[in-house]
Amino acid sequence: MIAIQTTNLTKKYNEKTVVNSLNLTIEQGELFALLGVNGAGKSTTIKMLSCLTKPTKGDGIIFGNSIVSNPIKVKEHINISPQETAIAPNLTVKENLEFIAEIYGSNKKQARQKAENTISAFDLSEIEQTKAKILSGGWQRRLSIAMALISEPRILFLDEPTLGLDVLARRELWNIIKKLKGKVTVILTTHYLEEAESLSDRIGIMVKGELKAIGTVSELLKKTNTTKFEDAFIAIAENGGMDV
Ligand SMILES: Nc1ncnc2c1ncn2[C@@H]1O[C@H](COP(=O)(O)OP(=O)(O)OP(=O)(O)O)[C@@H](O)[C@H]1O
Repeated sequence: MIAIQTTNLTKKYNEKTVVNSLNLTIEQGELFALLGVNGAGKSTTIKMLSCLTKPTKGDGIIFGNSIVSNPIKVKEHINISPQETAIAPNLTVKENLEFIAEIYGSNKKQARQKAENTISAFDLSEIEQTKAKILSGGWQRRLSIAMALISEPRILFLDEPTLGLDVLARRELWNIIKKLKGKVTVILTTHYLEEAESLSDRIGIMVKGELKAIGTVSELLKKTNTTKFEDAFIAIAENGGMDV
């Protein structure tokens, strides 16, 4: 089943085209990484697909619903853990989870139950009574992903989930993301190539707003005649004229 299909998805800011005619199909349960250098258009793509900004042209269909004409329906299927975390700093971890569950329609009792289930699934028990503002970056990001999953989305957007985290915190988050594979469709952006390599089923590489290459790691290596993914990425990012 197709989770996401975009047709000529385009975003212009003033006269500048920052995402140019993106045509992309992502299957349900797939973990898809969107890569590209700074300013390539990854975050803008995610913002359009998660209905935070409207496309200038084209469309994206999410489980049969258009992001242009039916964003309310689309939002029932998706959630996002953004670059800037959406955590309430003065609430504890548990309170943050309960708060989000209530926003998504749970009553107090259901919210408490959902928070407890999430705390156990994400190994958050040692920090459940800690105020979010004093959590380390790794714990904050873990909480942010847990909060995004409380609405049980079919698609989760993760915008640079391990930015600025140390190696151990990153690996812990990778394990959490790996557990989602096959269950939730995950669209991930990252600058850490080894992260994309380790986690994703397929990778798309954007260059100046265009999707220049797409495939599994081995397909991209083959396409660029390289043996290391970093070399494949550089070949595609520098040689913007490669065909998809
Ligand atoms: N609200 C906005 N108004 C004007 N220009 C914008 C806006 N948001 C993004 N841009 C521009 O669009 C281009 C693509 O930005 P975007 O954030 O999508 O790239 P990115 O690939 O996510 O980059 P990064 O890796 O740095 O996060 C950039 O040139 C950026 O300056």
